[in-house]
Amino acid sequence: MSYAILAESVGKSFTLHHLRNRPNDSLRDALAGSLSHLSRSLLRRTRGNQQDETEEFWALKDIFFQIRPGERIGLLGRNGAGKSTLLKILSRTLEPSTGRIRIRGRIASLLEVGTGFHPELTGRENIYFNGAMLGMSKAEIGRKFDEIVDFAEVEQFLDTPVKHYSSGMYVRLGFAVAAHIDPEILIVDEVLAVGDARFQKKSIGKMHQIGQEGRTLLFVSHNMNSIMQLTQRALVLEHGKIVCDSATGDAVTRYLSVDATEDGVRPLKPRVDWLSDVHFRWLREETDPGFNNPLNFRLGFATERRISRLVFTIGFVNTVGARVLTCKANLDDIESGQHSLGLGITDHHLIPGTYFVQLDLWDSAEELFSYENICTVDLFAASTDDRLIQHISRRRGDKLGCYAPITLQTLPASESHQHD
Ligand SMILES: Nc1ncnc2c1ncn2[C@@H]1O[C@H](COP(=O)(O)OP(=O)(O)OP(=O)(O)O)[C@@H](O)[C@H]1O
Repeated sequence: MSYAILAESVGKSFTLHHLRNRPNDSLRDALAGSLSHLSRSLLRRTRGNQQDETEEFWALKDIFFQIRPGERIGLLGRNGAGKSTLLKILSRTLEPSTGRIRIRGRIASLLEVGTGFHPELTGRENIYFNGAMLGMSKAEIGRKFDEIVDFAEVEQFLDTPVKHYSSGMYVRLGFAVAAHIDPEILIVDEVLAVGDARFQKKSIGKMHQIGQEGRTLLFVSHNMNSIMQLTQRALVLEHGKIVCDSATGDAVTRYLSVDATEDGVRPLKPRVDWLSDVHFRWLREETDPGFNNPLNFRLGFATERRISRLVFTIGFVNTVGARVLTCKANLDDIESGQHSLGLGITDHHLIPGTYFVQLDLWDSAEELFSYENICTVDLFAASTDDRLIQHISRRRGDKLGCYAPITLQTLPASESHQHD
Protein backbone atom coordinates (compact mmCIF):
# COMPACT_ATOMS: atom_id res chain seq x y z
CA MET A 1 0.00 0.00 0.00
CA SER A 2 1.27 3.51 -0.73
CA TYR A 3 2.29 5.67 2.19
CA ALA A 4 3.33 9.24 2.89
CA ILE A 5 4.93 8.38 6.24
CA LEU A 6 5.91 4.98 7.51
CA ALA A 7 7.32 4.44 10.99
CA GLU A 8 8.84 1.05 11.66
CA SER A 9 9.81 0.13 15.19
CA VAL A 10 10.95 3.66 15.96
CA GLY A 11 12.49 4.27 19.36
CA LYS A 12 14.40 7.13 20.88
CA SER A 13 16.51 6.99 24.00
CA PHE A 14 18.25 9.84 25.76
CA THR A 15 21.07 9.48 28.21
CA LEU A 16 20.44 11.43 31.34
CA HIS A 17 23.51 12.40 33.33
CA HIS A 18 23.22 12.83 37.05
CA LEU A 19 26.45 14.58 37.88
CA ARG A 20 27.36 14.33 41.51
CA ASN A 21 29.34 16.92 43.49
CA ARG A 22 28.53 19.73 41.12
CA PRO A 23 27.25 23.11 42.22
CA ASN A 24 24.01 22.74 40.29
CA ASP A 25 23.48 19.14 41.31
CA SER A 26 20.14 19.76 42.88
CA LEU A 27 18.61 21.30 39.77
CA ARG A 28 19.81 18.45 37.60
CA ASP A 29 18.50 15.94 40.10
CA ALA A 30 15.21 17.72 40.27
CA LEU A 31 14.85 17.56 36.48
CA ALA A 32 15.97 13.96 36.29
CA GLY A 33 13.74 13.11 39.21
CA SER A 34 10.67 14.40 37.44
CA LEU A 35 11.62 12.52 34.28
CA SER A 36 12.04 9.26 36.08
CA HIS A 37 8.73 9.85 37.78
CA LEU A 38 7.10 10.35 34.39
CA SER A 39 8.27 7.09 32.96
CA ARG A 40 9.77 4.83 35.54
CA SER A 41 8.99 1.73 33.53
CA LEU A 42 11.06 2.95 30.61
CA LEU A 43 14.15 3.75 32.63
CA ARG A 44 17.19 1.61 32.98
CA ARG A 45 19.76 2.78 35.46
CA THR A 46 23.44 2.24 34.78
CA ARG A 47 26.41 3.24 36.89
CA GLY A 48 29.26 5.16 35.30
CA ASN A 49 31.93 5.83 37.89
CA GLN A 50 31.69 6.29 41.59
CA GLN A 51 30.43 9.84 41.32
CA ASP A 52 28.43 10.16 38.10
CA GLU A 53 25.35 8.24 37.25
CA THR A 54 23.67 7.93 33.88
CA GLU A 55 20.23 6.76 33.03
CA GLU A 56 18.97 5.58 29.71
CA PHE A 57 15.55 7.08 29.18
CA TRP A 58 13.31 5.85 26.37
CA ALA A 59 11.18 8.79 25.22
CA LEU A 60 9.72 6.63 22.41
CA LYS A 61 9.47 2.88 22.12
CA ASP A 62 8.31 0.51 19.38
CA ILE A 63 6.44 3.06 17.32
CA PHE A 64 4.75 1.57 14.25
CA PHE A 65 2.28 3.42 12.05
CA GLN A 66 1.53 4.18 8.46
CA ILE A 67 0.02 7.40 7.15
CA ARG A 68 -1.43 7.30 3.66
CA PRO A 69 -1.10 10.24 1.27
CA GLY A 70 -3.85 12.77 1.91
CA GLU A 71 -4.68 11.53 5.41
CA ARG A 72 -5.15 14.11 8.17
CA ILE A 73 -3.81 12.75 11.42
CA GLY A 74 -3.93 14.12 14.96
CA LEU A 75 -1.30 13.29 17.56
CA LEU A 76 -2.48 13.36 21.18
CA GLY A 77 -0.68 12.84 24.45
CA ARG A 78 -0.09 14.40 27.82
CA ASN A 79 3.00 16.55 28.54
CA GLY A 80 6.09 14.43 28.17
CA ALA A 81 4.33 11.64 26.26
CA GLY A 82 6.81 11.92 23.38
CA LYS A 83 4.90 13.94 20.75
CA SER A 84 7.63 16.52 20.04
CA THR A 85 10.31 13.84 19.96
CA LEU A 86 8.29 11.92 17.37
CA LEU A 87 7.70 15.03 15.26
CA LYS A 88 11.40 15.93 15.38
CA ILE A 89 12.26 12.44 14.14
CA LEU A 90 9.68 12.73 11.35
CA SER A 91 11.03 16.08 10.27
CA ARG A 92 14.60 14.72 10.43
CA THR A 93 15.88 17.07 13.09
CA LEU A 94 16.47 14.10 15.41
CA GLU A 95 17.80 10.63 14.58
CA PRO A 96 15.87 7.65 15.97
CA SER A 97 17.83 5.27 18.22
CA THR A 98 16.04 2.25 16.79
CA GLY A 99 13.91 1.55 13.74
CA ARG A 100 13.40 3.84 10.77
CA ILE A 101 11.13 6.41 9.21
CA ARG A 102 10.26 6.45 5.54
CA ILE A 103 8.76 9.54 3.96
CA ARG A 104 7.45 10.13 0.46
CA GLY A 105 6.89 13.74 -0.50
CA ARG A 106 8.06 17.25 0.25
CA ILE A 107 7.68 17.85 3.96
CA ALA A 108 7.22 21.16 5.77
CA SER A 109 7.17 21.30 9.53
CA LEU A 110 6.48 23.92 12.10
CA LEU A 111 7.61 22.57 15.43
CA GLU A 112 8.93 25.31 17.65
CA VAL A 113 8.56 29.05 17.60
CA GLY A 114 11.38 30.45 15.52
CA THR A 115 12.72 27.20 14.04
CA GLY A 116 14.27 27.80 10.65
CA PHE A 117 14.70 31.55 11.24
CA HIS A 118 17.92 33.44 11.61
CA PRO A 119 17.48 36.09 14.34
CA GLU A 120 19.77 38.66 12.71
CA LEU A 121 18.05 38.50 9.33
CA THR A 122 14.99 40.56 8.50
CA GLY A 123 11.54 39.10 7.91
CA ARG A 124 12.06 39.48 4.15
CA GLU A 125 15.44 37.71 4.23
CA ASN A 126 14.09 34.99 6.47
CA ILE A 127 11.27 34.17 4.06
CA TYR A 128 13.92 33.36 1.45
CA PHE A 129 16.18 31.66 3.99
CA ASN A 130 13.41 29.54 5.48
CA GLY A 131 11.80 28.80 2.10
CA ALA A 132 15.18 27.57 0.78
CA MET A 133 15.60 25.34 3.83
CA LEU A 134 12.20 23.83 3.08
CA GLY A 135 13.31 23.07 -0.48
CA MET A 136 11.92 25.99 -2.51
CA SER A 137 13.83 27.67 -5.29
CA LYS A 138 14.38 31.46 -5.21
CA ALA A 139 11.93 31.90 -8.09
CA GLU A 140 9.26 29.83 -6.34
CA ILE A 141 9.63 31.87 -3.16
CA GLY A 142 9.45 35.06 -5.22
CA ARG A 143 6.11 33.96 -6.70
CA LYS A 144 4.68 33.16 -3.27
CA PHE A 145 6.28 36.11 -1.45
CA ASP A 146 3.30 38.49 -1.39
CA GLU A 147 0.90 35.74 -0.37
CA ILE A 148 3.20 34.76 2.53
CA VAL A 149 3.56 38.35 3.77
CA ASP A 150 -0.14 38.91 3.43
CA PHE A 151 -1.01 35.76 5.36
CA ALA A 152 1.56 36.45 8.10
CA GLU A 153 0.40 40.08 8.48
CA VAL A 154 3.96 41.32 9.00
CA GLU A 155 4.23 43.78 6.10
CA GLN A 156 5.11 46.68 8.35
CA PHE A 157 8.00 44.74 9.95
CA LEU A 158 9.32 43.08 6.80
CA ASP A 159 12.67 44.88 6.98
CA THR A 160 13.11 44.49 10.75
CA PRO A 161 15.41 41.70 12.05
CA VAL A 162 13.20 38.92 13.38
CA LYS A 163 14.99 38.99 16.75
CA HIS A 164 12.74 42.00 17.42
CA TYR A 165 9.57 40.07 16.56
CA SER A 166 7.13 38.94 19.24
CA SER A 167 6.57 35.18 19.55
CA GLY A 168 3.17 35.66 17.87
CA MET A 169 4.83 37.33 14.86
CA TYR A 170 7.42 34.53 14.64
CA VAL A 171 4.68 31.94 14.56
CA ARG A 172 2.66 33.83 11.96
CA LEU A 173 5.63 34.12 9.65
CA GLY A 174 6.78 30.53 10.24
CA PHE A 175 3.32 29.16 9.58
CA ALA A 176 2.85 31.32 6.50
CA VAL A 177 6.09 30.07 4.92
CA ALA A 178 5.43 26.41 5.81
CA ALA A 179 1.86 26.53 4.52
CA HIS A 180 2.70 28.31 1.25
CA ILE A 181 5.53 26.17 -0.04
CA ASP A 182 2.94 23.66 -1.23
CA PRO A 183 4.17 20.86 0.99
CA GLU A 184 2.94 17.37 0.27
CA ILE A 185 3.20 16.67 4.00
CA LEU A 186 2.62 19.38 6.60
CA ILE A 187 3.55 18.78 10.23
CA VAL A 188 2.39 21.34 12.77
CA ASP A 189 3.06 21.23 16.51
CA GLU A 190 1.22 23.13 19.22
CA VAL A 191 3.03 26.37 18.26
CA LEU A 192 -0.14 27.86 16.90
CA ALA A 193 -1.37 28.24 20.44
CA VAL A 194 1.07 31.17 20.67
CA GLY A 195 -0.80 33.16 18.07
CA ASP A 196 -3.94 35.09 18.92
CA ALA A 197 -7.38 33.52 18.52
CA ARG A 198 -8.00 35.18 15.15
CA PHE A 199 -4.74 33.89 13.68
CA GLN A 200 -5.37 30.43 15.12
CA LYS A 201 -8.71 30.38 13.34
CA LYS A 202 -7.11 31.54 10.12
CA SER A 203 -4.36 28.93 10.28
CA ILE A 204 -6.83 26.15 11.11
CA GLY A 205 -8.74 27.28 7.98
CA LYS A 206 -5.52 27.12 5.96
CA MET A 207 -4.72 23.64 7.24
CA HIS A 208 -8.24 22.60 6.39
CA GLN A 209 -7.71 23.87 2.85
CA ILE A 210 -4.37 22.02 2.63
CA GLY A 211 -6.19 18.86 3.74
CA GLN A 212 -8.95 19.41 1.16
CA GLU A 213 -6.28 19.65 -1.53
CA GLY A 214 -5.27 16.11 -0.69
CA ARG A 215 -2.02 16.89 1.17
CA THR A 216 -1.02 14.88 4.20
CA LEU A 217 -1.34 16.64 7.54
CA LEU A 218 0.02 15.69 10.94
CA PHE A 219 -1.20 17.97 13.69
CA VAL A 220 -0.42 18.06 17.41
CA SER A 221 -2.65 19.98 19.74
CA HIS A 222 -4.07 19.90 23.22
CA ASN A 223 -7.18 21.53 21.82
CA MET A 224 -9.65 18.75 21.15
CA ASN A 225 -11.93 20.96 19.09
CA SER A 226 -9.14 21.72 16.59
CA ILE A 227 -8.13 18.05 16.46
CA MET A 228 -11.77 17.10 15.81
CA GLN A 229 -12.17 19.76 13.15
CA LEU A 230 -9.00 18.97 11.25
CA THR A 231 -8.26 15.29 11.46
CA GLN A 232 -9.97 12.02 10.63
CA ARG A 233 -7.64 9.69 12.47
CA ALA A 234 -5.54 10.19 15.58
CA LEU A 235 -2.73 8.48 17.45
CA VAL A 236 -2.57 8.65 21.25
CA LEU A 237 0.87 8.49 22.85
CA GLU A 238 1.34 7.51 26.49
CA HIS A 239 4.80 7.28 28.03
CA GLY A 240 6.42 6.94 24.62
CA LYS A 241 4.10 4.27 23.24
CA ILE A 242 1.14 4.41 20.90
CA VAL A 243 -1.84 3.23 22.92
CA CYS A 244 -4.54 4.07 20.40
CA ASP A 245 -4.65 4.51 16.62
CA SER A 246 -8.23 5.03 15.51
CA ALA A 247 -10.89 7.40 14.20
CA THR A 248 -10.37 10.81 15.83
CA GLY A 249 -13.57 10.68 17.92
CA ASP A 250 -12.53 7.39 19.55
CA ALA A 251 -8.96 8.56 20.06
CA VAL A 252 -10.13 11.77 21.77
CA THR A 253 -12.34 9.74 24.09
CA ARG A 254 -9.42 7.48 24.89
CA TYR A 255 -7.11 10.46 25.48
CA LEU A 256 -9.58 12.21 27.76
CA SER A 257 -10.24 9.09 29.80
CA VAL A 258 -6.54 8.45 30.46
CA ASP A 259 -6.58 10.57 33.57
CA ALA A 260 -10.16 10.21 34.66
CA THR A 261 -10.74 7.69 37.36
CA GLU A 262 -14.12 6.12 37.89
CA ASP A 263 -14.75 7.72 41.24
CA GLY A 264 -12.16 10.49 41.25
CA VAL A 265 -10.99 9.69 44.79
CA ARG A 266 -7.30 10.52 44.96
CA PRO A 267 -5.10 13.24 46.30
CA LEU A 268 -4.51 15.99 43.75
CA LYS A 269 -1.75 18.52 43.54
CA PRO A 270 -2.74 22.19 43.89
CA ARG A 271 -0.83 25.10 42.36
CA VAL A 272 -0.09 26.74 45.70
CA ASP A 273 1.83 25.14 48.56
CA TRP A 274 -0.56 26.24 51.31
CA LEU A 275 -3.41 24.14 49.91
CA SER A 276 -3.22 20.35 50.27
CA ASP A 277 -5.14 17.12 50.48
CA VAL A 278 -7.56 18.02 47.66
CA HIS A 279 -10.08 15.25 47.01
CA PHE A 280 -12.98 15.41 44.62
CA ARG A 281 -15.60 12.80 43.94
CA TRP A 282 -18.87 12.45 42.08
CA LEU A 283 -21.43 10.90 44.42
CA ARG A 284 -22.65 8.44 41.86
CA GLU A 285 -24.73 6.61 44.45
CA GLU A 286 -26.76 9.77 45.08
CA THR A 287 -27.61 10.35 41.41
CA ASP A 288 -30.86 8.92 40.12
CA PRO A 289 -30.84 7.74 36.52
CA GLY A 290 -32.83 9.91 34.15
CA PHE A 291 -32.69 13.28 32.48
CA ASN A 292 -31.75 16.35 34.50
CA ASN A 293 -31.59 14.70 37.90
CA PRO A 294 -29.30 16.54 40.36
CA LEU A 295 -25.59 15.75 40.37
CA ASN A 296 -23.77 15.81 43.69
CA PHE A 297 -20.03 16.08 44.26
CA ARG A 298 -17.86 16.15 47.36
CA LEU A 299 -14.79 18.35 47.60
CA GLY A 300 -12.27 18.06 50.41
CA PHE A 301 -9.15 20.16 51.02
CA ALA A 302 -6.90 21.54 53.73
CA THR A 303 -5.78 25.16 53.75
CA GLU A 304 -3.09 26.79 55.85
CA ARG A 305 -4.46 30.24 55.02
CA ARG A 306 -7.77 31.94 55.25
CA ILE A 307 -9.39 32.13 51.80
CA SER A 308 -11.38 35.33 51.34
CA ARG A 309 -13.39 34.20 48.35
CA LEU A 310 -13.17 30.63 47.03
CA VAL A 311 -14.55 30.30 43.53
CA PHE A 312 -15.25 26.81 42.13
CA THR A 313 -16.05 25.92 38.58
CA ILE A 314 -17.02 22.47 37.46
CA GLY A 315 -16.88 21.91 33.71
CA PHE A 316 -18.38 19.06 31.72
CA VAL A 317 -16.57 17.91 28.58
CA ASN A 318 -18.27 15.56 26.15
CA THR A 319 -16.67 12.54 24.52
CA VAL A 320 -15.38 14.55 21.58
CA GLY A 321 -13.64 17.08 23.79
CA ALA A 322 -16.07 20.00 23.74
CA ARG A 323 -16.80 21.68 27.07
CA VAL A 324 -20.57 21.79 27.01
CA LEU A 325 -21.40 23.11 30.46
CA THR A 326 -19.68 25.25 33.10
CA CYS A 327 -21.10 25.54 36.61
CA LYS A 328 -19.85 28.03 39.18
CA ALA A 329 -20.22 28.78 42.88
CA ASN A 330 -18.36 30.85 45.47
CA LEU A 331 -17.85 30.67 49.18
CA ASP A 332 -16.57 33.59 51.23
CA ASP A 333 -14.29 33.62 54.28
CA ILE A 334 -12.98 30.08 54.56
CA GLU A 335 -10.84 29.73 57.68
CA SER A 336 -7.60 27.71 57.68
CA GLY A 337 -8.02 24.00 58.41
CA GLN A 338 -9.59 20.92 56.89
CA HIS A 339 -12.80 21.35 54.87
CA SER A 340 -15.33 19.10 53.24
CA LEU A 341 -18.03 20.55 51.00
CA GLY A 342 -20.99 19.12 49.16
CA LEU A 343 -21.52 20.64 45.70
CA GLY A 344 -24.87 20.06 44.07
CA ILE A 345 -25.87 20.86 40.50
CA THR A 346 -29.52 20.90 39.61
CA ASP A 347 -30.94 21.73 36.18
CA HIS A 348 -27.76 20.89 34.28
CA HIS A 349 -29.81 19.73 31.28
CA LEU A 350 -27.12 17.25 30.21
CA ILE A 351 -28.17 14.66 27.66
CA PRO A 352 -27.58 11.11 28.98
CA GLY A 353 -24.02 10.00 28.12
CA THR A 354 -20.45 10.19 29.38
CA TYR A 355 -18.81 13.46 30.45
CA PHE A 356 -15.31 14.23 31.72
CA VAL A 357 -15.29 16.62 34.64
CA GLN A 358 -12.89 19.55 35.01
CA LEU A 359 -12.46 21.31 38.35
CA ASP A 360 -10.95 24.76 38.88
CA LEU A 361 -10.52 26.55 42.20
CA TRP A 362 -9.65 30.22 42.53
CA ASP A 363 -9.10 32.57 45.43
CA SER A 364 -10.55 35.74 43.93
CA ALA A 365 -8.12 36.23 40.99
CA GLU A 366 -5.48 33.64 41.97
CA GLU A 367 -5.62 30.16 40.49
CA LEU A 368 -5.32 27.58 43.27
CA PHE A 369 -6.11 24.36 41.53
CA SER A 370 -6.96 23.17 38.05
CA TYR A 371 -7.57 19.64 36.93
CA GLU A 372 -8.69 18.59 33.46
CA ASN A 373 -10.14 15.13 33.93
CA ILE A 374 -10.81 14.73 37.57
CA CYS A 375 -13.56 12.15 37.19
CA THR A 376 -16.07 10.83 34.71
CA VAL A 377 -19.81 11.13 35.03
CA ASP A 378 -22.04 8.63 33.23
CA LEU A 379 -25.64 9.67 32.96
CA PHE A 380 -28.09 7.00 32.00
CA ALA A 381 -31.26 7.33 30.01
CA ALA A 382 -34.19 6.26 32.18
CA SER A 383 -37.19 6.79 29.92
CA THR A 384 -38.12 6.40 26.27
CA ASP A 385 -37.92 10.17 25.88
CA ASP A 386 -34.38 10.24 27.37
CA ARG A 387 -33.31 7.53 24.94
CA LEU A 388 -34.86 9.39 22.00
CA ILE A 389 -33.03 12.62 22.89
CA GLN A 390 -29.79 10.71 23.30
CA HIS A 391 -30.29 8.91 19.99
CA ILE A 392 -31.08 12.07 18.03
CA SER A 393 -28.17 13.99 19.53
CA ARG A 394 -25.72 11.18 18.74
CA ARG A 395 -26.93 10.85 15.17
CA ARG A 396 -26.54 14.56 14.62
CA GLY A 397 -22.79 14.67 15.05
CA ASP A 398 -22.06 12.07 17.71
CA LYS A 399 -21.80 14.74 20.37
CA LEU A 400 -23.47 15.12 23.71
CA GLY A 401 -24.32 18.40 25.29
CA CYS A 402 -27.28 20.06 26.89
CA TYR A 403 -30.92 19.74 26.09
CA ALA A 404 -33.67 22.14 27.10
CA PRO A 405 -37.38 21.65 26.58
CA ILE A 406 -39.18 23.98 24.16
CA THR A 407 -42.22 25.86 25.33
CA LEU A 408 -44.92 25.37 22.75
CA GLN A 409 -47.60 27.86 21.91
CA THR A 410 -50.39 27.24 19.47
CA LEU A 411 -50.71 30.36 17.38
CA PRO A 412 -53.80 31.48 15.45
CA ALA A 413 -53.60 30.26 11.84
CA SER A 414 -53.04 33.76 10.39
CA GLU A 415 -50.07 34.48 12.75
CA SER A 416 -48.28 31.22 12.00
CA HIS A 417 -47.85 32.30 8.36
CA GLN A 418 -46.55 35.76 9.11
CA HIS A 419 -42.91 36.55 8.49
CA ASP A 420 -40.80 38.60 10.92
N1 LIG B 1 17.19 16.02 24.65
C1 LIG B 1 16.58 15.37 25.63
N2 LIG B 1 17.28 14.83 26.64
C2 LIG B 1 16.66 14.14 27.61
N3 LIG B 1 15.34 13.93 27.69
C3 LIG B 1 14.58 14.45 26.70
C4 LIG B 1 15.16 15.21 25.63
N4 LIG B 1 14.15 15.59 24.80
C5 LIG B 1 13.01 15.11 25.35
N5 LIG B 1 13.27 14.43 26.48
C6 LIG B 1 12.30 13.75 27.35
O1 LIG B 1 11.52 12.88 26.56
C7 LIG B 1 10.19 12.85 27.00
C8 LIG B 1 9.26 13.19 25.84
O2 LIG B 1 9.41 14.58 25.55
P1 LIG B 1 8.56 15.31 24.42
O3 LIG B 1 9.03 16.72 24.40
O4 LIG B 1 8.65 14.52 23.17
O5 LIG B 1 7.10 15.22 25.01
P2 LIG B 1 5.76 15.92 24.48
O6 LIG B 1 4.72 14.86 24.41
O7 LIG B 1 6.05 16.68 23.25
O8 LIG B 1 5.45 16.90 25.68
P3 LIG B 1 4.79 18.39 25.66
O9 LIG B 1 3.33 18.22 25.40
O10 LIG B 1 5.08 18.88 27.05
O11 LIG B 1 5.52 19.18 24.61
C9 LIG B 1 10.08 13.85 28.14
O12 LIG B 1 10.17 13.15 29.36
C10 LIG B 1 11.30 14.74 27.93
O13 LIG B 1 11.75 15.27 29.15
